[in-house]
Formats: sequence, C-alpha cells, structure tokens
Amino acid sequence: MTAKISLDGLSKSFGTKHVLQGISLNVAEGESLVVIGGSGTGKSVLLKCILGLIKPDAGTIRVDGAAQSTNPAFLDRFGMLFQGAALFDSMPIWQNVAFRLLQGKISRRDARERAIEKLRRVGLNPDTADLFPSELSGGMQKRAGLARAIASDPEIIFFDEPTTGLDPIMSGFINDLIGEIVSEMGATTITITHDMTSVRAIATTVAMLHDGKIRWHGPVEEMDRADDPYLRQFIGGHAQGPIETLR
Ligand SMILES: Nc1ncnc2c1ncn2[C@@H]1O[C@H](COP(=O)(O)OP(=O)(O)OP(=O)(O)O)[C@@H](O)[C@H]1O
Repeated sequence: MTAKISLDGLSKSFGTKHVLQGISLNVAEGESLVVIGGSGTGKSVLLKCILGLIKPDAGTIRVDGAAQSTNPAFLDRFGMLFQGAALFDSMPIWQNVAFRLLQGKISRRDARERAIEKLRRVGLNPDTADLFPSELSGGMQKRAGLARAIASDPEIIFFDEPTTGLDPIMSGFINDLIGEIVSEMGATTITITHDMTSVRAIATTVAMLHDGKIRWHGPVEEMDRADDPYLRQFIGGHAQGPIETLR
C-alpha cells in the first residue's frame, strides 16, 4: 500500500544544532502514529516541517505521493490540535470551531450548525457554542480545540501533546475521545506526546526520536517487547540509562 504521508531523509538544523538528521518514515492511510522522545528532540519541528511552517534543509515530504506545497488546498487536508488548545480569546467557541469553515463558501448558519455538531461529538453542550474560551475549563477548552481540529472532516490530523496540563481523568477522557473519533473518521494521524497513557490509547504505531534520528519504530503491540535500551528507558520513565538527563 502506498503511504499517506512519506518522509524521506528529512534534516533540519538551527545553527549548529542538528535537530533532525535524516528522518525517513511512512505513515499508512488510517494509521495512528505516535511520536515519542525527550524534550527538545525535534518532535514539534518534525510536525512543523510536514505542515510547511518550517522548511527542512534536506529531504522530501509527500502526501498521497504528491510533494508538499504551500498551496492552501494542501493545508485544507490537515486538522490540528495545538498544545494548550490555542483558541482565539475574542471569538465565541462556535466561531473558534468553525474558524476555517468561515473562510470558505459555507454560510454562517451552516458553519454554526457544523460547529455545534462537532461540539456535541466531543461531549460539549450546544450552550457552550456562545461562550468565550475564558469561560471554559482547561479540559473543555481542549475538547473545543478537538472539535475545531475535526470541524472540516480532515483526512489527516495532528495532535500536539493533547493531554498536557490536564488532570489524569480528563487526560483519559481526551485520549479515549481521540481514539474513538480517529477510528470513526478513518483519518490518518500523527500525535506527539510524553504521556505513555496517550501512546497506549491512541497509537497503532510508535516512533521514538532520539539524537535527530528514529531510534525505534514499530507497532504499539511490539513496544513493550522491544529490547532497545533507549526505548525501554523512555517508556519505563527511568532516570538511569543511555538517555542523558540534565540534573
Ligand atoms: N525556530 C527555531 N529556531 C531555533 N531553534 C529552534 C526553533 N524551533 C525549534 N528549535 C530547537 O529545536 C530543538 C527541538 O525543538 P522541538 O520543539 O521540536 O522539541 P520537542 O521534541 O517538540 O520538545 P518538547 O517535548 O519539549 O516540546 C530544540 O532544541 C529547539 O530549541
């Protein structure tokens, strides 16, 4: 099967900091890839390269075999849940959710209806549509961010640290919601996270980034059996091991 997203030899440095050093990775249609790795290993830089927000120094990015482009039609295929939800404070929730739809041809009324349908899908009452982000708890904001990510039924969704800042119960709820929505939409997803509970709830495959390279890549079921010492240290959360920790 041809890959939905195909990265080949992706490299990016900032000055002397060689963040990505030849990343090659295929993500199949309907796959849910979770990228793990320590702070500063380049997980966000990788997502930004795919979205065209950062230009890699070398390598290629293809979606359905076509080279990545800055054409708005290319970006329309992606939904994105940003860290911290990143809602616009001055807009009511429904306009946040329908933000991209409102730039298109759809009427305001239909956009609002679509926003309310997506809010409902993430467990938010239609009454939340007219509230402002500051009136919502952190967990509700994250759910609104998720509703926005799926508002245009994108083929590909990126989740950037979806559970950061949430309590364990809300994290579990968001993880399950992401898992359910992704499987019902059949979307291809890439998630970056530190949260091993998210990995187990969301991933079909896992890639671990370390030192600018893919250290381990495989189906989530094989992760616990893998004997790579870097992966073992990361998933076990051990201070001792080959990954250098700053004290
Ligand atoms: N625009 C930029 N200019 C200079 N350096 C950058 C830029 N963006 C990222 N970096 C550097 O690239 C490295 C990787 O950053 P990145 O945000 O991708 O890490 P990360 O793996 O997502 O980390 P975290 O888990 O802490 O969010 C860091 O050392 C960061 O300082």
